[in-house]
Amino acid sequence: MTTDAHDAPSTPHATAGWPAPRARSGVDATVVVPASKSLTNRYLLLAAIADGPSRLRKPLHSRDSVLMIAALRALGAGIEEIDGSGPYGPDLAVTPIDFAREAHGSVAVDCGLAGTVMRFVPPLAALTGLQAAFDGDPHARTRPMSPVVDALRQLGVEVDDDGRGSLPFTVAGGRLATAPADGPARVRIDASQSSQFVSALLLVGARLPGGLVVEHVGESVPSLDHIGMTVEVLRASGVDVDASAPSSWQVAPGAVRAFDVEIEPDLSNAGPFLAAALATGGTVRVPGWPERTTQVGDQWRSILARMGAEVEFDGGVLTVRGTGAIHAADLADTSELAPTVAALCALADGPSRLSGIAHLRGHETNRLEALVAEIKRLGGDAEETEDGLIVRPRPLRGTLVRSYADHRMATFAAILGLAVDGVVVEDIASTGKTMPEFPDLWTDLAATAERPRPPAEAGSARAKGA
Ligand SMILES: O=C(O)C1=C[C@@H](OP(=O)(O)O)[C@@H](O)[C@H](O)C1
Ligand SMILES: C=C(OP(=O)(O)O)C(=O)O
Repeated sequence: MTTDAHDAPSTPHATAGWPAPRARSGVDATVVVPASKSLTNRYLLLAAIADGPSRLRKPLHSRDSVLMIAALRALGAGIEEIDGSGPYGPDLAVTPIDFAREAHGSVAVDCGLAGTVMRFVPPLAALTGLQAAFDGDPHARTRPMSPVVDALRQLGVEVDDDGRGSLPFTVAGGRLATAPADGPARVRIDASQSSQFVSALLLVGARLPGGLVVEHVGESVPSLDHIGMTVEVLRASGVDVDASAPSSWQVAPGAVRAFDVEIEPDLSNAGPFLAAALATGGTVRVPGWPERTTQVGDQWRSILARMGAEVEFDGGVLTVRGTGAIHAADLADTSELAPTVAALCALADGPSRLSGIAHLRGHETNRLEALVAEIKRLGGDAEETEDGLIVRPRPLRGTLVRSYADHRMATFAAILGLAVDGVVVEDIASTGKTMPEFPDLWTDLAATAERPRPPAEAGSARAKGA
C-alpha cells in the first residue's frame, strides 16, 4: 500500500540521498557498536532521581540521549561530560534533582522523535512541581501518548493537552514526590500500543511516597523485553519491584540507589551489521556482547541462526558468518528488530511472515506501511497483515529508498544496498537518533568486502577493542 504520505520526503530537513555502499563479496569486519539507547536513557533518568551522584560509563551519545539530557537538566538534574573510556565519547556524571527544594516556574521539553523522552519524562516532571511543556518533531505529534496522560490524571496531576491525548501537552502542576499517601498509588492503563507506557510509570514509582501499582487493561503488551529491562535496572538500583502477576507491576516506595555503571552496546543497532554477514556471505564480529542481557537484540543469536547464519559466542564476541543462504522465516515479537529482519526477508529463499508487531504502526513512522512501500519501490513484494508483514522475495533493483525520518528505515535500506546495485538512502542522517556513527561504520564495513586479503587475515571496521 503506497500512500501520499509515503511519497513525501521524510522530514523538512532530510539530507540528500546517500548512495549505499555495495559489497560484491563477503564483508569481514569487527564492529564496535555504540551504547544502548534504551539503557542509556533509563540510567540517565534513574540517576536524576537517585539518592546521590551517579556515573554512566561508555554511554550513548546520539540525538535521543542528547534530548534526554536536555530534558533532565531542565527539570533540575546536573549532567556533565567527563573523561571516558568509550570509543564514541565521554562518560556522564549526573547530580540528581533536589526534590526537597521548592520548584517553581515552567520549562520546555523537546522530545524530538524519542519515545523514551516523550513517555518517560512527563511522569518525572510531575514529581517536581514544575510546569513542563512537551513537544517534538512533526511525526512525534502522531505517536500514541494518551496512556501516559491518562495515568498522570489518575494520579491527580493536571495535564493540558487540549483533548488531543498526544503531543504537544503541558504537565501543569502536581508534585507527586511529596504528595501524602497511605498506600500505593494505582493506575490502570492500556499499554497495548507501547511497552514504554508501563516503563515510564515504573521508573518513577519508587519516588511516590506510597509507591505505585500499574495495571494494564487491553490487548497484550508489546516489547515485553523492554519492561523486563526497566524492572532489572530498577532492582539493580535497590528498588523493590513485584512483577509476578500478569499485566500488573508494583513498585515499593524507597530510595533509588546512586550507581556507577558501564552501558552495554546497543544490540538492536548491532543488527544491521550482523545482517550484513548474511546479505554478503561474509563474517561480522561484535565485541562486548554481554553474557546476560535484557536487550531484545540478544535475539539476533537465534534469529540469524534460523535464517541460515553460523552464530558463535565466545569470549564476549558474537560472530555471525553468512553461509550464502538466507532462509525465509516465520518470526513473532521481533519488536524494534523487525525492519532489519524485513531487509533480510526481502533477500531470502522464500516468503517470510513477521507477526506480533502491530504496534510498529506507532513507532518513528508507521513501520509496517513504510516497509511494504519501500520493499515494493525496490521491486519486491510485501503486504501488511493485521499484526505484521508478509515479505515475498523478488529480484530487487536500485532506487531512492525513503526513510520517513526513521533510523531503522534508513538502516533497512543500507542492508539492501549491500546486495542490490544503485540503492540510495534518503536522509541517512536520521540514523543520528541512536547511532550518529552509522554512515562511517557502514562505509568501513562495506570496504572490507572489496579489500583482497589472505584467508587468515581478519578485516576490521573501527576494530577498537577487538
Ligand atoms: O523502552 C524502550 O527503551 C523501548 C521500548 C520499545 O518500544 P515499544 O514498546 O513502543 O515497541 C522499543 O521498540 C523502543 O525502541 C525502545
Ligand atoms: C521504536 C524505537 O524508538 P523509540 O524509543 O523512539 O520508541 C526504535 O528505536 O526502534
